[in-house]
Amino acid sequence: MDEDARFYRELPKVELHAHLNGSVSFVTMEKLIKRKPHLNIEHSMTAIGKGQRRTLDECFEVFKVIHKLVDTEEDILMVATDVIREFAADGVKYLELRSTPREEKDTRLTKQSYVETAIKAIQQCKSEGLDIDVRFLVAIDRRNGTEVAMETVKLAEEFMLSSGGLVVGIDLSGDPTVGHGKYLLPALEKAKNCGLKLSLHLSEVPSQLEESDLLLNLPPDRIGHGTFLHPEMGGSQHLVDKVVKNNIPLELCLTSNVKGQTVPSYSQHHFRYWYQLGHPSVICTDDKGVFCTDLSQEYQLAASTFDLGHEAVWKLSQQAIDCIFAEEALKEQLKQKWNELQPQVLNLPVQQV
Ligand SMILES: CC(C)=CCNc1ncnc2c1ncn2[C@@H]1O[C@H](COP(=O)(O)O)[C@@H](O)[C@H]1O
Ligand SMILES: [Zn+2]
Repeated sequence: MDEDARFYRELPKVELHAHLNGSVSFVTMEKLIKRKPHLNIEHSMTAIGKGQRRTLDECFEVFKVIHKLVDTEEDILMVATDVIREFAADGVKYLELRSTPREEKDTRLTKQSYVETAIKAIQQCKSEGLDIDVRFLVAIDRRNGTEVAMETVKLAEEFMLSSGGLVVGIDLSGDPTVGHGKYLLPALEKAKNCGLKLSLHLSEVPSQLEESDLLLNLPPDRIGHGTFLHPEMGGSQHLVDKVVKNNIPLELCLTSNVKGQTVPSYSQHHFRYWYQLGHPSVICTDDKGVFCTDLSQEYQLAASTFDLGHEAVWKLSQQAIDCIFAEEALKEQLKQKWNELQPQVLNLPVQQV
C-alpha cells in the first residue's frame, strides 16, 4: 500500500449511508453463491466493476439478484457480521447500517426476525471487541406504498424501544422513479413524532422537485444524495435555501452516482457545490459491494477530484461526527477518539511538554 492509501485507511471515518445488501463484499458473495449453487448466479451479476457504468434500472436489477442469495436468517447474520467487520477493517469507527426488512415465506423469514437478526449481528460484533460502533436504520422501500411504510415505522418504533438504542431511525430508499413521497408522508411524520431520526433519499433523479419540496417540510434529519436539488442541476434556490436553513446534512456517494450515471463524471459531482457552500456534507459508500469500493477509496477520490489536502480531509471526516443519529455521549466519545488519533494519522510533530 502506498503512503497516501495508508493515510486514507488510517483516517478514522464515519459511514452514514450503507445499504446492507448493497454492501456485501466479493468474499462474502462467494460464500453465498456456494450456499445456493442451484440459483446459477455469477459474481458479474452482483457487482459493477471498475470503469463499468449501468443505468439506474440495471442497478436495481442487481439488488433483486442479491436478495435471492440473502433470504434466510443465517444469510443475514453472515452478511451483516461480514459487512461490519469489513467497515471496521477499513478504519470506520462509527457505522449506520440500513436495510429493508423482508419477508420470505419459503425460509420462514419475517420482517421481525430480519431486524432481530441484523441487531444480533451488531451485538455479536460488539462482543468481539471490534473498534466500531454500529447503529441501524430500518428502510422503507418507496415502491411499496402507504400501508407498508406505516407498518415499517411501527416495526422500527418497537425495535427502537427494545434494542437498547441500536435502532435509531428510518431510511427512505428504493427505485426513485417508482412511487411518490406524498403517499409516505404520514408514515414519515409518525416516525419523526415517535423519536426516530429520518434519512431520506431525495432528488436522486431529476424531476422530483415537487416531492423534495414536500419532504423537506418534515424536515428530514439527513438527505441521501440530493443530486438534483441545486439550480445548476435543474433544482432550485428555494430547495437549497430550505436545506441550508434547516442545516440538513447531505450523504454524498461519489462512485455510486457515477456508476449509476446520475452524475456524468467525478469532477461534476455535487460534492463541489455543497462543499463550497460550507454545508455539512458526509462522504459515504451507498453500496460498497455493488459498486466495488470502500470508504477509504471514496475519501481518496473526493480528495483527488476536488484537490483536498490531508488536513481538509481530516476535517471532513471529523465533521461527520456531528451528523450521526446516535446519542450525544457517543458523539463525545468519537470526538475524543479523533483527537487522540490526529497526531499519528496527520503525522504532526509530537508536542513538547
Ligand atoms: C441503483 C443505484 C445507482 C443504487 C444507489 N442508489 C440507491 N437508491 C435508492 N435505493 C437504494 C440505492 N441503493 C440501494 N438502495 C436500496 O437498498 C436496497 C438494498 O439493500 P437492503 O436490501 O435494504 O439491505 C435496494 O433494494 C434499495 O431499496
Ligand atoms: Zn442509498
